Amino acid sequence: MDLKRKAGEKVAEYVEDGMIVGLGTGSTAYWATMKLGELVANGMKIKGVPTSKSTEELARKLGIPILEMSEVTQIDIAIDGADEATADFSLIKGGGGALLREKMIASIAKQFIVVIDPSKFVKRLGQFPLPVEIVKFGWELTSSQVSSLGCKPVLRQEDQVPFITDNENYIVDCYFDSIMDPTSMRTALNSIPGVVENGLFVDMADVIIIGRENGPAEVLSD
Ligand SMILES: O=C(CO)[C@H](O)[C@H](O)COP(=O)(O)O
Repeated sequence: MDLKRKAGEKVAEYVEDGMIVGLGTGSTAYWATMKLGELVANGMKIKGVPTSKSTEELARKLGIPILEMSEVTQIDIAIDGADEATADFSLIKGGGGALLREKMIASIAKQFIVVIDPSKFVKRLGQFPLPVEIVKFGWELTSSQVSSLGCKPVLRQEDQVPFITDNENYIVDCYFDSIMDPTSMRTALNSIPGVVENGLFVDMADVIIIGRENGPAEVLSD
């Protein structure tokens, strides 16, 4: 079985009747949403809060009842993928461009569960370019201020035009050699005017599920 699928489907075991569930974005979280759709079709009563327009579309197709962000103050379980994760549960997210909504939803979750394949589990963050969401206004200046933190930011493009997030912002993908101190970097990035949010998720994940080649998915708990 595909290892993203193995991790994504495993997480459904944590979801119980009556829960409000944060529905993640990306090709691993996809499998979690698909499995939840199956459970809903079999009678489970949950409500989903999607982290992106694409996930909302998928959830609606699957018949998962949707709650708007404005309708919730707490989420029982947020499920999402990651681009990198370390043994101390720090993450880089935002490869799919949904990092702002993902972080908002994870921040109000009683439990945040991350689903990855083994290639994402790394010793140190920063091989994957760190996505940083910035406002369009004066983006060149914001990007240059971001670069002063020791990276090379590249404006994300899609079909040869700048990629636009669900929140109508840009993303710069920031190439670091490595990120030695994710906590300070997270704070430094967010203190730049024009930065909306960055893809460093520190002290947020409670469980990491890794789809392993041989045997069942591995579950790490913080
Ligand atoms: O943060 C994300 C989207 O913004 C995704 O969770 C991350 O990019 C991982 O995606 P995938 O499971 O497709 O590898």
